[in-house]
Amino acid sequence: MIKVGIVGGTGYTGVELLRLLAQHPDVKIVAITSRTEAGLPVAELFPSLRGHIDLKFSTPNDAKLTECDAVFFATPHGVAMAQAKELLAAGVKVLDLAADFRLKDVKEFAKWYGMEHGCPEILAQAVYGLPEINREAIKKAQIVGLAGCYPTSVQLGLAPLLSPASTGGKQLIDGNHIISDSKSGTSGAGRKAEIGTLLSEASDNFKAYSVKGHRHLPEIVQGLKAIAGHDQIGLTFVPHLTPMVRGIHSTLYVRLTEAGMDVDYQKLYETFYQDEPFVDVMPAGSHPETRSVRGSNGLRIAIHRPGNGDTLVILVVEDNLVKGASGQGVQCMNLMFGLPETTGLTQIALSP
Ligand SMILES: NC(=O)C1=CN([C@@H]2O[C@H](COP(=O)(O)OP(=O)(O)OC[C@H]3O[C@@H](n4cnc5c(N)ncnc54)[C@H](OP(=O)(O)O)[C@@H]3O)[C@@H](O)[C@H]2O)C=CC1
Ligand SMILES: CC(=O)N[C@@H](CCC(=O)OP(=O)(O)O)C(=O)O
Repeated sequence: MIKVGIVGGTGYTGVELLRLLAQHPDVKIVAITSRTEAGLPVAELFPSLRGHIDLKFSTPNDAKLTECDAVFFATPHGVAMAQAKELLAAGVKVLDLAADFRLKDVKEFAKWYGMEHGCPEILAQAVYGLPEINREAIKKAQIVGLAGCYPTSVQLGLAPLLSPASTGGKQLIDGNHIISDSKSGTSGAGRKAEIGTLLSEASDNFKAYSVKGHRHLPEIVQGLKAIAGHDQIGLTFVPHLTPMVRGIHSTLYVRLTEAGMDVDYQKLYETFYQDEPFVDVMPAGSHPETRSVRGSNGLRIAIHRPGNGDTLVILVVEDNLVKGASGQGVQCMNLMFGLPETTGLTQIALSP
């Protein structure tokens, strides 16, 4: 059994990790931390876990994390980077759900996250946690910076159009003018109290935010450049807050080049994702719904080409807490421990 510790067990991604890992056949959860709820039985805070988890929360100091085989950080940015060195030295595999190990450029990290990077040498060995793009590197990694929620939907939505393995090296789209119009449910903002996610603020309401620049922009651009193998990527990314709890819906707009006008995009996407257990390319003309992935690690994609013109519209849905966070974490953990990638992740979505 893999002994797992979770730092930040009281947040939304933390409790989602508990839900998934409690049913994982090869995992024993041995430590769950909370600074605010230390001593409290986990199932008292989360009755959904009664009968499944009989541990109590412990403080991050009391938790014997160096005795774990794997530790997940479901914490705000900056927490994992302060503890990663000690854990790695003890032979523990580290999976960070925050952004400490996503951006490879420490100056970019400081600019977008407002703090200096605490361990650039560990950042250099960290692998980006997006299995459909980076599977072989994740298998060998000791530390993984899991892809962000919006970045997962945008990168997987665009990868077949940019990856040379898919395009045969042709520039099918104008990479300098990509638009991502993305919407998230309120759980994306976490469980902490914030005015913007109060019921009376977020329900019966809809708005864009961070149009000037969201911290996922540099992460997505870094990822798209790596997928494309060149730097000619320009992205307009506009996130929105929707009055739902779970789910991300990204509508991606790309302009086709001359070389891209005669391609069968449905076939291109189906071929690219044919062996991927968690990516569903829906029949042409589909309109994927967020609830079709709610509670599951699946990501669904549909491709549209209105009027058979030069604009391709790609629709992507995922559950931000599963494929956008904790499910992706379990998927990466499976790879890091040589398990079948789908272990513990075969839940069907809750619909309705
Ligand atoms: N929500 C989402 O959809 C997604 C979130 N993420 C990322 O995952 C991380 C967790 O997100 P989420 O679960 O939503 O956040 P929450 O705000 O819901 O939870 C944060 C957790 O971290 C703990 N925590 C806070 N500060 C510290 C600290 N200094 N040391 C140790 N523990 C701490 C809190 O527990 P306590 O205060 O009791 O110690 C709490 O359990 C964030 O970095 C987020 O950006 C990534 C993808 C998607
Ligand atoms: C709705 C909402 O507020 N979503 C969050 C993004 C989700 C998140 O937690 O960000 P990381 O993936 O970088 O960890 C936001 O826009 O800040």
